[in-house]
Parts: sequence; C-alpha cells; structure tokens
Amino acid sequence: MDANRRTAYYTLLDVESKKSYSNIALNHHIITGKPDSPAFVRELVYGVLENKIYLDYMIGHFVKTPVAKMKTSDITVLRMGFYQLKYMNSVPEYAAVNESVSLAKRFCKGREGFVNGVLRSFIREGKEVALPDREKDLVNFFSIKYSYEPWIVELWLDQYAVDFVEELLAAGNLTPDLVIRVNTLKTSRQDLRRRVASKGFEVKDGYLCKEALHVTGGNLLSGPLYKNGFFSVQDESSMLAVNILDPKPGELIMDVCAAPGGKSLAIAEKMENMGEITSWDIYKRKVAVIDKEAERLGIKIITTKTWDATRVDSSMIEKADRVIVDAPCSGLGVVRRKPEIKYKKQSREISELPKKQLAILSASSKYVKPGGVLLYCTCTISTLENQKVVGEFLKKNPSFQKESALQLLPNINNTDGFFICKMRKEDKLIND
Ligand SMILES: C[S@@+](CC[C@H](N)C(=O)[O-])C[C@H]1O[C@@H](n2cnc3c(N)ncnc32)[C@H](O)[C@@H]1O
Repeated sequence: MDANRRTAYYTLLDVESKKSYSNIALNHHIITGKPDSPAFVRELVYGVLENKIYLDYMIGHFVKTPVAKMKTSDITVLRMGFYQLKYMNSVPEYAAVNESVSLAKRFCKGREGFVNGVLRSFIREGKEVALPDREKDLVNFFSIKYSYEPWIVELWLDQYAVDFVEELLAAGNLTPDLVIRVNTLKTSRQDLRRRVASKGFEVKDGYLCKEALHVTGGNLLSGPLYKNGFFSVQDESSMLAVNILDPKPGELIMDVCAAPGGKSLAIAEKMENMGEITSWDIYKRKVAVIDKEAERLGIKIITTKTWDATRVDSSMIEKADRVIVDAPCSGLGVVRRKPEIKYKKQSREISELPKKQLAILSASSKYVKPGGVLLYCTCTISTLENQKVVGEFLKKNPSFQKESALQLLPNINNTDGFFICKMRKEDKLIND
C-alpha cells in the first residue's frame, strides 16, 4: 500500500477519533510513516479536513447509511477518495479508486467492494453534487460549500455583511504562509533572510511587523537555524500584539495565559533580555514548553509558574508595567492552521468562554501599576469574546481607559483572525 495515503489515513483517524490537533498528528505520522512525499500527505490531510462537511454531503448522495452513522474507518477512506477525485488533478481517477480500495482492504475489512462502488458512482455522475439552494437557506449553503458548522456561519452573519462573510469563510480555507519571527537576540532580519534564502527557500519580509519573514519551500524547522534559536514560528498577528504591548528593557511584564510561550518569548526578545517576565499557564505540562523554548532562544528573563489566572495572586498587586491576557478562546481566527476548529459543536464550553475571559481579565487587571498597560487579545473572530468582554470590563473598571482596539481578519490582513485591545490604567491622583 502507498505510504503517502497510509500516513494521511493514520493522521485523519487520529484527528477524528482521538481529537488530536492536525498539525501535531501530521508531524508525528510523517516522522513515523516515512512517506515518499510529505507534501502530498499534507495536501491530502488538509484538503480532507478543510472540506469535510462538503465531502460528507457529496458522499451522502451515494450511500444508504447516513454518513454520521458510518464507521470512522469507512468514512475516512471515502473522504480521502472523494477529495483526490474532486480536487487533486495530479492523481488519475484509477489511482484514486485503486488506492482507496487498497486502504479499505487493510483498514475496513469486507468493505472494499462498497468503497469501490461508491467512488465509481461519483465518477459516473461527473463528480458533481448540487449544493442546497442559496436563496432558500443561506446558512446551510455556506456551511456546506465552505465546510463550517452552521453556528459559526450564523455568528459571522450577525457580525458582517453576506459578501464579507463569504470572503471570510473562503479565506479560512486557504493555506497560510509559514511565518517566522527573527530572534533579534541572535541575528537581524536582513541576516536571517540571507541565510534562509541561501538554503534555497523563498523569503519575503513581513507585511505588518519588522521582525517577520514569510518562507516557502521545504522544511525549515529541521535545520540548524531553528535548532540554534535564530527564529520561532509565529503569525504576524501575534507579533503585532507584542508590538502594541510595547514592552521596554528593564520592565516587569506579566503574561497570564502564556503557554506555549509565543508571546512571552517575543516580549523577551523585544526587551533585549533585560527585565523580568512572569509567564503563567494553568497547565503544568504546557508551562514546561515555555522553559524549553526560552533555552533554545537564549532567553534568561522568563520565570514560569502554573497558576489559574482567574485567581488573584496578591503578591503581584500593582507590580507589573504591562500585563498581557492572551485569553483561551474559540479559536475561530486560526482555522487556516487548525481546520478541525470549524467542526466544533456549539457547546456549553464555548458559550461560557466570555465569562471565563472576563474573570481572567478582571483578576489580571489588579497586577497593573498605575499608568501601566493591560492588553487583552484572542485568536478569534467573535464580538462576544472580544469587544463585549472588553466593554464589560471597562464598564466595571473605570480606572482603565481603552487606547486602541483592532480585529485582524484573514480575508483583509492575510493574518490569523486576531483581536487586540490595549488599555491603560490611570495614574493615581497626587493629593496636596
Ligand atoms: C491562546 S492560548 C495562549 C497562547 C500563548 N500566549 C502564546 O502566545 O503562545 C491560551 C492559554 O491559556 C491557558 N489557560 C486556559 N485557562 C487558563 C486559566 N484559567 N489560567 C491560566 N491559563 C489558562 C491555556 O492553557 C492556553 O495555553
């Protein structure tokens, strides 16, 4: 059996049954499965994940059992087959069918005839299935065409005009650039750009941040530049949040939802390794990643701690020059990197996020010195988790003033969807 498709199958099965993150499962199976073409595996995995609802809708037209009741192994093999037939021009039809039948022989014993029949019917019907009527049911049309759970489409239709929502949904299905942040403690952007380009990669400067480079072509992360800490992977939206926080050498900064450390590490680089950064996260194993990354990057000013940021640490009251709250959120801004987020059901966990976000923001505001900065950010596109949380906080905390607020969007800014709000605590009045 073809190692590329077997690797893609194992990855998709992990995402589906173990709820693994696609990027982590993919990297793991590429290392263990040793496929000849990691690029093919990546395209197939992300293609299936990005188009899952649409693929299931098409498969549903050719099978009697409702797709939701099919075995994970059967539906995974069919999704992969349909995706290759519909979207991968480099794969001949006979190869898509034969390889799917081989996968079925191994992973769906006794179902190879069924898989063969369904794929051949799809080919006979011209590989087309009509979408639901856009005029009659816009939410269902968008949900199937772009493969998002209907509640996400409804949420965005409440926030934006119809054409804009369509652009946003489509942008979420595009493959983002690999963006790296130059470690200015070790090198300059110009120098790193030259070194990366000399290894055959295509490199462009960032659009929003002067420490960003966009890189294409191959695997930069397995080379010595990464191992020796010359750069980190980070979207420009996160770099921008740190630039807006504007940390200075010598200051005390608190990052209360810090793992895996992207922003704390960027802050340390901006502070030229001078000052103090207190980085918390509720999960111990995640906090350990920050320490490991700090070592790789040569950062010495981060102190990590496992702490629930909804609780106030009284030893830190009014100690920090700047506090960043990169809150846990629904993640709707990062669907380009984690397409599985598009299929999260509307749950109690999601509807309770604003309450948790406000609790973290309120507790964290206590650490800001008079005149200091409080920055709230999320990687989501939801007024409920962004503007409303900040609005509620400001209403209850008049000693804080909003200085700026920004919603980055993939269809406009070519970044992750990211919200950044900078607030400042008033200086205490000095009485005579
Ligand atoms: C958006 S992520 C932070 C990303 C990180 N700032 C970065 O740039 O790499 C949110 C983090 O909040 C953590 N978290 C969730 N609930 C928390 C709580 N009550 N207290 C502290 N951290 C929490 C999660 O474990 C997660 O690592």
